[in-house]
Amino acid sequence: MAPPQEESKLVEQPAATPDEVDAESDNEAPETEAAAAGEGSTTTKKKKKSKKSKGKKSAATADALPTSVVEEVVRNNPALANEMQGMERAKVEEMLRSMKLQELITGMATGAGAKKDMASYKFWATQPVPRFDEPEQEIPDGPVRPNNPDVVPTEADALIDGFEWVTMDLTDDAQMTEVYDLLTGHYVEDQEAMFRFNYSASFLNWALKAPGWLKEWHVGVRVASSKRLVAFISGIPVKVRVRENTLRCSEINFLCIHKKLRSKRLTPVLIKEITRRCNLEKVWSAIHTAGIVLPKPVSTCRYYHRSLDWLKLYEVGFSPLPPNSTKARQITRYHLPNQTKTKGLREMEAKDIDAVHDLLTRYLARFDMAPIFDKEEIEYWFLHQDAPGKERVIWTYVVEDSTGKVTDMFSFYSLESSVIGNKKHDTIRAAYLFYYATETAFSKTKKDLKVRLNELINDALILAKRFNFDVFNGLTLLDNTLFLQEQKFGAGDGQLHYYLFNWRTKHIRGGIDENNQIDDKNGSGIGMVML
Ligand SMILES: CCCCCCCCCCCCCC(=O)SCCNC(=O)CCNC(=O)[C@H](O)C(C)(C)COP(=O)(O)OP(=O)(O)OC[C@H]1O[C@@H](n2cnc3c(N)ncnc32)[C@H](O)[C@@H]1OP(=O)(O)O
Repeated sequence: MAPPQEESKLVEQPAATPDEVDAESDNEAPETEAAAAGEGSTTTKKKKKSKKSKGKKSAATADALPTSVVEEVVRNNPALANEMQGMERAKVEEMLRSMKLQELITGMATGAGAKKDMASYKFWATQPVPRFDEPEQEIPDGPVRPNNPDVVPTEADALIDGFEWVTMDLTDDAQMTEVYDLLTGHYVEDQEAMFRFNYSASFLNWALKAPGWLKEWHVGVRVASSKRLVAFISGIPVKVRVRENTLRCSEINFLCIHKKLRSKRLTPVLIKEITRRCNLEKVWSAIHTAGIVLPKPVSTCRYYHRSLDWLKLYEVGFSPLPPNSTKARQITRYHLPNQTKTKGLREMEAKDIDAVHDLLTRYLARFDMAPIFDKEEIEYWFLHQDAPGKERVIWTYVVEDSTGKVTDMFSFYSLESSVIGNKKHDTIRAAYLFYYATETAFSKTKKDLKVRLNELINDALILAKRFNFDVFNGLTLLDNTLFLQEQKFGAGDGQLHYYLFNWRTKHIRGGIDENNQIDDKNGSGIGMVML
């Protein structure tokens, strides 16, 4: 059992000054555990790693608890980790045995020792989010806090000395590059800091300027003297259906703080500011995801990865070599043909917008939580527009039958990860499964749906391989549980928790069972893919 080092070894040092942050090279990562007072608070007593951790293939099995799983347990259960400090090993093991692995991994453990302690979430305990200790079934769906336009402050809270707020103008390439640089150096890494998401500038452009986007929801913090960008948070407007309610809300993403400014309570200040800016637009709820457990996930999905270039993934430490296999066997296992098989498959064109809108809308209606796209959004999110010199982000395919009707569609987007400190490779090119839909869901049985989805996703894999992706990633959402195993996706060590801000609804299935395995019987209620 690895002791929860990070919590117990926290040393308080003086806060970094704006000058020190400026002096740092971007890629140095000395995290100061400083006691600073960004939100007017005093000391950070604990450090919870805050990562929407990109999944990595896990060799974990349910009967042994490998180090990565133990670390995940500790990371996601700070209250439990605190309790385990100083406990005898036998006692810790006994306690863990009494809890479900899935609950431990997702931080949802409810055993005596693991009971989620709202008080340990100094900031989140004050926010309009469901509490861990409230009864699931008894409270009807609705806002946690009544909306009150009269109390929305017109000014942002003050930042600590030396820093200032900025509204980023992402129509200006120079400012987009600043956001890109901040994220490239400081955004989400995996637990072992081997990989870091590397959202391309074209990706950010796509993700942050969706229809209806507002400049005011691209919020930054600069060092006042040098104007260097050191923190960022963003929102885009979205319509999300949660069970029978449709919410006009914001999708919050790309929260990032320079590594030298971590653990100084700047996150709550950023969240309060984006909340204020959303409220000014009469938007009172939000959706976001994270790899860490906060009060309180509405759902939890697991990452799965399908190797396309197994050898490269092995060489960068992404995929393990199973003990009973060889490199050659692994390469053969993941080999794909060159040609797709589905008759009528072709790239989506502008003329397909109406048909894709209609098909996807009906398909997403089958899930408990899903976006509601209008036609403009279908065009924006799915139709690739060639822009010379810009990296391509989205690939969408449709299947047209002999009568000219669009019967199926699928899409994937490109998101590279930087490989940290590997001599041979510096990036992994990952394709992420985005939305898909098929008429088979409406007219045939679940077995037929499974067959059809396997055909479609197999073609998606072939295409992704053709476009030189190294890996194809997906989560246990939509109907993915019907094909992940058959298409040779391997379980990752990453979880993605879904959160609703100022909206309460009972838990939604995330496609995994209590053993953290694919729940192909019940599937997932999540129909929302977050970037
Ligand atoms: C109506 C409209 C509402 C709009 C708002 C809706 C809510 C939006 C919410 C945001 C959605 C973002 C979606 C994405 O982009 S998820 C991606 C998050 N980004 C990264 O992981 C990038 C790398 N990491 C960092 O930049 C920093 O480590 C971050 C910024 C994550 C934390 O920096 P730091 O480590 O220096 O922490 P602190 O001292 O400033 O602050 C500590 C407090 O912050 C709470 N914390 C930590 N991580 C997260 C997290 N990922 N979501 C929400 N809260 C988080 C933490 O529990 C603690 O509160 P409490 O435990 O005491 O209570």
